[in-house]
Amino acid sequence: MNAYTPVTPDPYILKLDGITVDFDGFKAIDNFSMTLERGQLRVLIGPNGAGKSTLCDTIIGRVQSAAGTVTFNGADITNLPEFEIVRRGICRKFQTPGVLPSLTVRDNLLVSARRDRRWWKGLGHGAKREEAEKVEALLDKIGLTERAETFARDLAHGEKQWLEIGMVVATGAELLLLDEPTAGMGPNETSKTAKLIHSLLGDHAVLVIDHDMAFVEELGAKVTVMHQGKFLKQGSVADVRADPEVAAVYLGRAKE
Ligand SMILES: Nc1ncnc2c1ncn2[C@@H]1O[C@H](COP(=O)(O)OP(=O)(O)OP(=O)(O)O)[C@@H](O)[C@H]1O
Repeated sequence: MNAYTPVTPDPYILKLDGITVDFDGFKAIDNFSMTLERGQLRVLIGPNGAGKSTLCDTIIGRVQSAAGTVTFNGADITNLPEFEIVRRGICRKFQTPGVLPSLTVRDNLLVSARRDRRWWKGLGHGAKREEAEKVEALLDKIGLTERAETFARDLAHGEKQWLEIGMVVATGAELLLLDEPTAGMGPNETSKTAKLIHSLLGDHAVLVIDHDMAFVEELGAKVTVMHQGKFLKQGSVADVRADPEVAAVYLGRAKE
């Protein structure tokens, strides 16, 4: 492992090169490569078992890759411990909301904001005010200002998901990995989630995993398609929808 390399003018926040993950002889990820530009959105799709979650686990250091490299912000982070990868600025949201049920919405965001590695550097007089302002701005962004004093356990399902997206953002991570952020949501909530994700771009790069093609359409971002652990196609939603190979492996299926 090389020493940490400082930020370079590289346009890519994330580069995956030849990632291979082997579970006792089964290649869940097979020589997979892709890049993601700073501040941009990418949607990763593929049928059940394609390897999407395993790929996120590999990026964040939860699963070790047998071959290939993960480069984040110009530094090789392949197979570093998860806490170190999180410290460098990648945060992952899982399908099930991981909010703290007995804390209020505002306090959930405060807890996450205190994990912001940039914030810890300046624990001076202004820090508390800065932190509070950041949390109020986030409450507004995720549409939960009026629910700030509500216990997280009393939120509706969609609201919990938005709170967790807010918590991921509050950590100050530059790359957000969102695994099925609209799981269990209706069309209105799904649409609101797409708008929320768009509002994060520029300051954050976002990699979304999702099965729901209506949501993928609404996100309108570049799509990368995985199949059997391999890179299959990449392009606009229209490109991948029109691709016969993609249709054969994925788009012919209903939402799973
Ligand atoms: N720890 C593990 N040990 C062995 N095989 C695993 C392990 N984790 C995942 N797999 C297998 O690796 C393959 C990829 O799984 P993964 O969960 O990454 O797919 P996915 O694209 O995220 O699927 P889904 O959309 O259903 O969540 C599957 O065949 C799965 O059974």
